[in-house]
Amino acid sequence: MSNTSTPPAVALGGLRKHYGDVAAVDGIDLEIRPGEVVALLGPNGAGKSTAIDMILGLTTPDAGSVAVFGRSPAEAVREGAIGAMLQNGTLLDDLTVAETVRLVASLHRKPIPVERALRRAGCEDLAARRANRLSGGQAQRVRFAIALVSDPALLVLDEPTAAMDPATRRDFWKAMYEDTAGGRTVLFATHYLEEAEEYADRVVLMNGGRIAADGTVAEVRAVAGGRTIRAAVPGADAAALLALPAVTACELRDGRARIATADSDATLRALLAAHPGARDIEIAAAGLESAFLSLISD
Ligand SMILES: Nc1ncnc2c1ncn2[C@@H]1O[C@H](COP(=O)(O)OP(=O)(O)OP(=O)(O)O)[C@@H](O)[C@H]1O
Repeated sequence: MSNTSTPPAVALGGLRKHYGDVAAVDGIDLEIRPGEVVALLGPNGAGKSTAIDMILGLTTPDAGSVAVFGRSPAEAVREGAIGAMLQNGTLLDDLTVAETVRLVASLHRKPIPVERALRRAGCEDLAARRANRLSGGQAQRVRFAIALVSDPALLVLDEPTAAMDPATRRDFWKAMYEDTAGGRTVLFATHYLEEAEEYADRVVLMNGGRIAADGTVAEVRAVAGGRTIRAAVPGADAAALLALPAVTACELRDGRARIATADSDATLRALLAAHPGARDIEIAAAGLESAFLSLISD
């Protein structure tokens, strides 16, 4: 539970990072409260990894601020407050899994026992295996053990399940779920809306270096599972359309309405009752991106 004396787990203010003329992160503000599990969604190149790298202190912002539990990323990392699992985190080929996790543990002040980290990450059976003998999914689980061993208050995971088959992915999330029941804060990037829906309290969508939408899973599910109704609605006004049942967003241009709805049947009945003159009606399943975009246009 957060109160005014507890700093946010993550606070980003006006954060920017440009690479040449690419605005990788183009001014984002985000506050994550302690204990929240937040999914960072977005298409390739949206800026998720760049934002994560700045939270971890691996990349210096061009502008803006980053605080992790009220401290700089470097301080938070030094204190073991952040555990990270990156897309291509290198594992040392010559060390076994247990040796690798032990090495990382030795760098931290208050590590949990190596065996416990391995167990929580579901890779006890890999303890004696050398890193160069691991499959992609196994290597990800070892990276998870490494992220857990400092017992961090914040876990940051960049596409943790990218190399995992569906069964491994399920096991991974089960382990995560059990682990975060203790109140750990988690920020994870993913391309899978299902993962976000199932495991996150909150979903943040990035697009083109900006936050395009930020909402609870329920809000996102309502919109992402919804439809778009397009119709010519003579004499309509946007506020009245927005007030129709199940409508989540509405745009009105030249008498043509684009209405995002969580229940197109209910919306359409009410629309026709209120506007018998509505015509040229089209109903389409809202794609994820348009669903998210309609969420913020609200
Ligand atoms: N080191 C770099 N040098 C130049 N451009 C970069 C660098 N890192 C990222 N970019 C560019 O910044 C933009 C954002 O990239 P980023 O990796 O943050 O996106 P992402 O949302 O994590 O994508 P993905 O889902 O593919 O991992 C992209 O256009 C990328 O090409």
